[in-house]
Amino acid sequence: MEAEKKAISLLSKLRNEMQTDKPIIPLVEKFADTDIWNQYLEYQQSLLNESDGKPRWFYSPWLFVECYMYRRIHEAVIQSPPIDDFDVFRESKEQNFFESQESIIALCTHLQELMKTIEDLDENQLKHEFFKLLQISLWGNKCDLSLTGGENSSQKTNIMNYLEDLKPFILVNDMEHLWSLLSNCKKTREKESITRVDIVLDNSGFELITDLILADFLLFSNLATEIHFYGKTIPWFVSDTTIHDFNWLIDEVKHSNHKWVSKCGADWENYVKTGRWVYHDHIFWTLPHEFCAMSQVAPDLYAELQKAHLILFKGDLNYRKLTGDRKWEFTVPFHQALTGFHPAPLCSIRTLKAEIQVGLQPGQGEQLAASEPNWLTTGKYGIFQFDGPL
Ligand SMILES: O=P(O)(O)OC[C@@]1(O)O[C@H](CO)[C@@H](O)[C@@H]1O
Ligand SMILES: [Mn+2]
Repeated sequence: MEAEKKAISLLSKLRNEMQTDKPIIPLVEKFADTDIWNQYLEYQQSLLNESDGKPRWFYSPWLFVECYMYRRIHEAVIQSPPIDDFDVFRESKEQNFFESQESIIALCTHLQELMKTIEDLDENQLKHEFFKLLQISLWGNKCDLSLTGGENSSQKTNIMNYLEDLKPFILVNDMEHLWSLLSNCKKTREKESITRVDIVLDNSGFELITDLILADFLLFSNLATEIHFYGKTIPWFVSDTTIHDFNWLIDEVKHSNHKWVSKCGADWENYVKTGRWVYHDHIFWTLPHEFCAMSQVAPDLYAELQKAHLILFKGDLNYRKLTGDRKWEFTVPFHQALTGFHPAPLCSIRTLKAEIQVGLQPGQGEQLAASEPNWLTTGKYGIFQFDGPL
């Protein structure tokens, strides 16, 4: 109880600092990323003129301040042993998973049926199935909890029935590039060599299920031979996946009462055990830096990503970090907005929840804005945006 009281008082202090637009203060406890955070705060300070004072909640860049808020929430917890490994968002992440059961059953059943017939599919049918699972993973990104402030955002209906209706809402659709890349790898692959797809995960719960379904398909269709996942080391943006969420979800799926769901869980556990699925942790993903800084700030992570044949970046926050969350014109090419971040061919799979979008056709953004003022932030629209040699 003493620890809870301490954490709550630290969180109240944080809330007060936010509400009254206090200066952003350095982190105090010594953790693996503390120095990097405090250096980044100094860097933000250095961008200001003398007369501007200190970086503050209402005036500093949103990407920085928002990341900082989640880091401070974590600080309140780690300063309060013995509850220092408590995940304040755990309950809502688990609830999102349990409330999506119907959709999860439908997806796992679909996957298992596909697995049985995969040998009989021709190229075109295989591509069609690949596109379906990509779109499921895209719309799975609607289900994050940060947009709803932790309120219910589960997937209650069977998403597969809506894919055709949702197609017009895909504003940039580079799925064909992903197919060419992976089907070429498959065709030209030597016997013992590998095709590695890396997935930078976003939300746990229903979205993670859609990502694992896609990852499973990539393996049994031989489009890839190895999948590497990246999650967060601390609770982040409410619903983001940590190693605990990843293991918990696979275990839940494995222990489901439903035959095909539990089969998926058993397969997934096996992929992890045999190293065909590899999960990576890195503090970089919970720093405020944009990805173009990765090769400087986290060269080891950049080198790891360079080993991939394709990297899929799930979600809105990853898109903001890919593009530096800048006020780009809508028509600026994605390649340019990446400002030098090209570890390997990559694709953002994201529903739009933040006021940034690049690589649109001339007039496309303006047209959308005229008919729907909130088009950038509701999660209604989505993209598959690819960058890499064609
Ligand atoms: O990365 P996700 O899970 O798709 O979305 C996260 C996100 O939409 O939540 C915040 C809303 O406050 C945004 O800043 C952020 O981009
Ligand atoms: Mn998220």
